[in-house]
Amino acid sequence: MAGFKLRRSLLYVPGNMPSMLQNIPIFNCDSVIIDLEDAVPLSEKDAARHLVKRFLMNYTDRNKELLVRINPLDTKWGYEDLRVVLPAMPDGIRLPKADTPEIVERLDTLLTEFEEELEVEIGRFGILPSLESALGVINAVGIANSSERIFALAFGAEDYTASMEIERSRGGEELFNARTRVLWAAKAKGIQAVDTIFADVSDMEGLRAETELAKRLGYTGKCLVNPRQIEVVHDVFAPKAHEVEYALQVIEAIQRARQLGTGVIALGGKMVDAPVVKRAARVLRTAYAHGMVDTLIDEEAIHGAQ
Ligand SMILES: CC(C)(COP(=O)(O)OP(=O)(O)OC[C@H]1O[C@@H](n2cnc3c(N)ncnc32)[C@H](O)[C@@H]1OP(=O)(O)O)[C@@H](O)C(=O)NCCC(=O)NCCSC(=O)C[C@@](O)(CC(=O)O)C(=O)O
Ligand SMILES: [Mg+2]
Repeated sequence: MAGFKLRRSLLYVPGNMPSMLQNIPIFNCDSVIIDLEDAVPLSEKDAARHLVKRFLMNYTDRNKELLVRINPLDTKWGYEDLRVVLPAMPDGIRLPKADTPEIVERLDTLLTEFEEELEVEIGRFGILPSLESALGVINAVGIANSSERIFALAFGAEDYTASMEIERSRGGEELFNARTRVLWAAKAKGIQAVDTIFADVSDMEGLRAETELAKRLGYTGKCLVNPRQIEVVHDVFAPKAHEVEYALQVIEAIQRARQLGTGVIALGGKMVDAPVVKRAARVLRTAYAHGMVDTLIDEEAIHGAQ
């Protein structure tokens, strides 16, 4: 599928910590979010953005997606973050506290102005908005549609629970509706959905359970605060061998069905029809991205023939 990019693991790295920044090239995550917002104390906001710029300038062997989380544009740091960091060519901007479509539109306009000034392709810088308040969650659909630069929506549970004046539990029951609403908006727009961080870096079982839930709901990736969390998240998002095997059987079965002039067939006692084929195609697309199958199936041909 054109433009399909694995974003299972998006690791936050505080932008004011040279010792952490220098290890970015060796981390096995799909994306890094270098943070200028909440991980950076007020006294270090100015120094951090210059540190991040220097780091990005020197990081020529770009082996993963590099995003920068700026401060909100209605703070005195947000615009300055963009001005300093964009010439160092991050892949995109994570916009915190994206509460309304208008906030994202403002970022979109600024990015276009910087792209013109830097003489790079319009649309080069992507946007990953963070929906992390009651207002942001309510506006999820409008936000998803506010800029063509948006490649995914991210849910932020730490600020969300603060905005709701509630505590975040280990099981996350209180997050269910918000998590789902963000997901619906992303799916309706046809973009990826990225789940929130799991803050207890010593609780790998809790991380696994939360990631499994997010995957079951439809999220395609998760934000992380510690490199030790990467492996668990990759393991959860990797398709399982039996799922890949079944998906291959489904594609084979539907091709057989078509030769017989029908769109539905039984496989192991279960009905295989168009939605089953769609789900199988998704499993195989993900398996291909994980290197578990050699060829990418022609989804247009598979779906088009229905
Ligand atoms: C959590 C902890 C303090 C634990 O420290 P610990 O000391 O126990 O960690 P250890 O495992 O012992 O570290 C072993 C070695 O790894 C190095 N190392 C650790 N973490 C590393 C890392 N991230 N990057 C590179 N290097 C790392 C470390 O330097 C050491 O290196 P060395 O000394 O050489 O051995 C630490 O990880 C950390 O600071 N994390 C980043 C926190 C952060 O960015 N927060 C803001 C983003 S979230 C947010 O804003 C929520 C949100 O906005 C959005 C949303 O949900 O998406 C919302 O509202 O929800
Ligand atoms: Mg936050």
